[in-house]
Amino acid sequence: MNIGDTVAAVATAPGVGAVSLIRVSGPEAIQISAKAFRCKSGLESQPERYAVLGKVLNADGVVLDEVLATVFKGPRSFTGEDVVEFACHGGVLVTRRVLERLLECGARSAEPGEFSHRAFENGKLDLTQAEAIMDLISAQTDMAMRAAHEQLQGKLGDQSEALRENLLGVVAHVEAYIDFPEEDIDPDTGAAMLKRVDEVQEGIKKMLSTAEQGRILREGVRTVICGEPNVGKSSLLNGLLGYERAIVSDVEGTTRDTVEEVINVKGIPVRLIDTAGVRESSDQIEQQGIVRSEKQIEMADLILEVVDGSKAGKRLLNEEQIQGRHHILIINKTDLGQDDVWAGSGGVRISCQQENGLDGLADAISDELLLSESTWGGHAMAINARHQDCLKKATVALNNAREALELQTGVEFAAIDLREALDSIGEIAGRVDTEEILGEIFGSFCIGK
Ligand SMILES: Nc1nc2c(c(=O)[nH]1)N(C=O)[C@@H](CNc1ccc(C(=O)N[C@@H](CCC(=O)O)C(=O)O)cc1)CN2
Ligand SMILES: Nc1nc2c(ncn2[C@@H]2O[C@H](COP(=O)(O)OP(=O)(O)OP(=O)(O)O)[C@@H](O)[C@H]2O)c(=O)[nH]1
Ligand SMILES: [Mg+2]
Repeated sequence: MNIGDTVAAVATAPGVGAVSLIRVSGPEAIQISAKAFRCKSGLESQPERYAVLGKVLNADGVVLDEVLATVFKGPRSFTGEDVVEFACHGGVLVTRRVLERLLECGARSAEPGEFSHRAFENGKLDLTQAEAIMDLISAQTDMAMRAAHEQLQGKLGDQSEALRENLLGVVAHVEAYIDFPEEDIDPDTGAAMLKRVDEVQEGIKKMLSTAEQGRILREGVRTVICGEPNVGKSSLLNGLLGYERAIVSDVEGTTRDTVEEVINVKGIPVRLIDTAGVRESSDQIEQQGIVRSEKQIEMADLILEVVDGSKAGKRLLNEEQIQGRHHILIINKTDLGQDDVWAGSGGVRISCQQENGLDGLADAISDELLLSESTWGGHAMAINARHQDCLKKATVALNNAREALELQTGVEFAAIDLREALDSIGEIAGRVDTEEILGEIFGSFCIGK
């Protein structure tokens, strides 16, 4: 990324829509845009942040589209640079021609995530906020959206900065001691420093405790629907989704490959995975499907084990296999009135055919996972895997620092460890510049973001 360039890209999703948005950002944004755009008094003299109607013309003066243009003068813009936005008609070809014209006038195509990357470089967003934009775009439930929004407001960045500042005080003391070694650390100061390290570790622990919640909000609860063939697994998937997603038939072994869809259970995204019925099979393709089912059962956060309520059958999974796992037994086909054979086995009774008991199942899922708006709503902050990694590194460094401080012998070592912890915490908001991290985060964005 060369920040001296002026870049342009389509910001809206590819495809046909009423309007497409094209953004131009960089030092030449206004001049380049003015070459392609005609309106009554010229783009340069437009008041900032007001839309103006005009036309985008090609090099021969032929009109490509009638558009609304808006100028944002840096630093008051999303990227902090001069930005011009064009809202053109939302046709695929129209959009492409307008973008091409802007490139012809001197803009360069933006790399994926480059607008957000520029906003970061210009101090408009910290890294947690840039990540929050991605979370917001991919959020599938209101709760995931709320967590992303809190992060976009800077809550996580502020918290990690507060921890860093607290630690900086300790580092300053320790380094002062190293500079003036003839003066012993006064025992009170020593105790105060340890107390501060404790506070920081406590803060880190609190943030780390939101990691599981963060993973679930971002990726959903991995929920495998498993059981013997024909018990109604695919019917259950369809029933929970509310439409016919997977093929249902009375032929055993209908589902071969796994089928995944996300539903919303009380604000929590639940990633349902329908699998092939598990049985002895000589069919090679079915066997491959069964291997996949078994893998999915191993990886799942939650197992929904379905049995046919009309048949006294055995369960697919034994006690050992569900030991320590989130697991719900589902007795299906209760409409056939023969589920007495499953009396005393517990579980949730449903009929996919009659669409009975599905609400009760949703309750059972949220009870099993202790997920409810009331337990989650209060602290919508939820860290991601990268933040978790930084905080774990900081914890290790702080444990080492604490040991060195307690012994009073290795104050120099304590200083090194404290610096390391400081850097790890700083990585969260992007205070420590590492190109590698930036590349990884912004590279996963879409073009135009
Ligand atoms: N048309 C349009 N809509 C959009 C965006 C955009 O870039 N363009 N956004 C892109 O993601 C989001 C909005 N995010 C934005 C964030 C900051 C600024 C901005 O101009 N900030 C200035 C001024 C702040 C103010 O007026 O209070 C600044 O930070 O200095 C603009 C959009 C969603 N909607
Ligand atoms: N009576 C009754 N039949 C059901 C119910 N749920 C599913 N069925 C029927 O049971 C048969 C098997 O349903 P599927 O959903 O395809 O079963 P499956 O477990 O996905 O089967 P495989 O993919 O082959 O492992 C179909 O004929 C369904 O119509 C139910 O609640 N009551
Ligand atoms: Mg099936």
